[in-house]
This record gives sequence, structure tokens and C-alpha cells, in this order.
Amino acid sequence: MSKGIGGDTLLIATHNRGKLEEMEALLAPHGVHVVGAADRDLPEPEETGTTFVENARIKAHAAASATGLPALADDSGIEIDALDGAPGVYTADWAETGSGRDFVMAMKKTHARLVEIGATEPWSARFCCTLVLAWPDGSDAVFPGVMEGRVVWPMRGDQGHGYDPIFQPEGYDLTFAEMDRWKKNEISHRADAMRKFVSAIFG
Ligand SMILES: O=c1nc[nH]c2c1ncn2[C@H]1C[C@H](O)[C@@H](COP(=O)(O)OP(=O)(O)OP(=O)(O)O)O1
Ligand SMILES: [Mg+2]
Repeated sequence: MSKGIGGDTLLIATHNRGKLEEMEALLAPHGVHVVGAADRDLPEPEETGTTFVENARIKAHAAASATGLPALADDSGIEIDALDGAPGVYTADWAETGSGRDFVMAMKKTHARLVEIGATEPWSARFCCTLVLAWPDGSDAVFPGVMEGRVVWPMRGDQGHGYDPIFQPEGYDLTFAEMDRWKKNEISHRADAMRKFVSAIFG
């Protein structure tokens, strides 16, 4: 990366508060001024891509061109091997009710699918995160991250967000939702991608 962020503001192109908090915490040591897309009243672009990188690009470039700021977007999801990688890029869609998102419903649906097809445990899975940093001049850079683990049932824990209560990362007995936020933010897919972003931008 030849471009730096310097004293500028970095726009975090997400409307997901859980993601924003994690990304802010990971950026805090680097002294960059961070603002969320929702705080700038930016619209949520339609995520018409079929891959994480396509959707992250859509979100990052929309925010960068709307604000003139460098914009960092995250597209993420859980890939479950027994479901051939579903919900994957459609992880958020599985929670859609028509009038908002219901992640308890989405986690129940995920579990029901695994039971329905008789998938044998452990239900191996991974959380993926693709970050795209877009510049107002139209260029961008991509930073992928992953955390391997398994889907567990029943749901456990009340921290974090999204599907955290049913994801147990490899090497741990706790789900993401049972971990304190610092621990999750040390090992998660988002932390993995953010480390690559930070080293490219802040050295
Ligand atoms: O650490 C995580 N812990 C639990 N669940 C997670 C995590 N990371 C992503 N997820 C789930 C939630 C969301 O349903 C989907 C991402 O969908 P995705 O479109 O990238 O995010 P989003 O719509 O919530 O916010 P936005 O697009 O404004 O960034 O994967
Ligand atoms: Mg989204």
C-alpha cells in the first residue's frame, strides 16, 4: 500500500454496530479518527454480489464516493461444511424477517437444517471476513480473514452479535458469545483481516 491514512478520518462502511465496535477497538491503538456509516446517515447499499469480496467492494466504494473519505467495509459470514458452505455470503439474509433481522430465528434455522440432513457432529464451520479499503479515487485493497471452528447447539452466551452463540472457535470450549469481547477480538475472522489491514496501512 502506498497510501496512508495519516491524520484523516477513516469511514467504517458498516451499519452493524457489533462489527463497528470490534473494528474501532482494533483501530484504537493507531490513533486514526473513525466514523461509522450510520453516523453519517449513509444508505445501506444493496449487496448484490455473490462473494464476500464483491459485497465488501460494493459497500466500501459506495461509502468512499459518497463521503470523499477512505472507507473500510466488511463483508462476512459463516460457512458450514455440511451445508456445502451455506449460509456463507447469505448469512445476514437467513436472519431477515421482512421487518428486520432475527438472529435467534436464523440460528434455529441453521440448526434445523443440520438436523434435517442428518449431518454428523462435529459440524465444522468457519467465519470469514473480507475487508475492502476503498479510496475516493476508485482504487482499493482487499484483506481476508478466517476463524475455523464448529457450530454447536444449543446457543450459549449473550455477548457479541449475530451468530456468536452457536460458533465455537477451534481450540476453545467457549462460543464467541461466551468469550469476553477482548478475547473474541484477539482471535476472530475480523481480527485476522484487521491485522492485515493495520500492517498494510500503519506498518
Ligand atoms: O463476528 C461475527 N459474529 C457473529 N455473526 C457474524 C460475525 N460476523 C459476521 N456475522 C454474521 C452476521 C451477519 O448476519 C452476517 C454478515 O452480513 P454482512 O452483510 O457482512 O453484515 P451486516 O449486514 O450485518 O452489516 P453491513 O453489511 O452493514 O456491514 O454474518
Ligand atoms: Mg450487510
